[in-house]
Amino acid sequence: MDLFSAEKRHLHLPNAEVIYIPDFYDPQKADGYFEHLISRVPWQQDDIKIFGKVYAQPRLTALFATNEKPYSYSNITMTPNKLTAELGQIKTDIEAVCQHQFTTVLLNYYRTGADSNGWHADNEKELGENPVIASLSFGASRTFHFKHRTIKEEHYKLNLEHGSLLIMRGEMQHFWLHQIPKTKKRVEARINLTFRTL
Ligand SMILES: O=C(O)CCC(=O)C(=O)O
Ligand SMILES: [Fe+2]
Repeated sequence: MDLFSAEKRHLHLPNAEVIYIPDFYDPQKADGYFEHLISRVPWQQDDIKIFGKVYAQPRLTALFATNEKPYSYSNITMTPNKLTAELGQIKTDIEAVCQHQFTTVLLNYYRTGADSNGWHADNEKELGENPVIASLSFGASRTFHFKHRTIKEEHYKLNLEHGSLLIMRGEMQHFWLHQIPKTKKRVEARINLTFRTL
């Protein structure tokens, strides 16, 4: 059976609701946001600590929010910038589709195929019990991997395209892990925005 339902948007998965909308923004609109974000966001590269060793995070990040609440993950605490007009417009567009209000957006900038985001769940306490996470992609396509923590046959790949929106909700962050692996293929820059509620 097809992983997607008839409308090719809802994925049928145990313990998760995943929705993929490939054409959330048309290519021209997505190009405009991509260029704007690349040049205007104050990108930073933080150090992360894994088993006591310190590494430079393999991508650049930034945080924006409608409130002052910091966001902490992997021993990093990020203080939000004030939401810009452009990010506010994107947030409004996404809220209309998700029927959910977001406060915070974490941005990831994958400069080349060597940049990545390791296996994790977005399960920080401050996100609440079953968080709605809306993930918008601009620029080069990268492969999103997700796997169930205990049902070994349940593992999938999804190509996240320019202007696409991926929505994760329900119990997903309890039962599943996700990652953006490194790739040896030549890939151009990609920006990802994950909207969250803190
Ligand atoms: O870049 C992506 O598509 C995923 C980002 C992600 O999982 C995160 O920021 O928590
Ligand atoms: Fe994530």
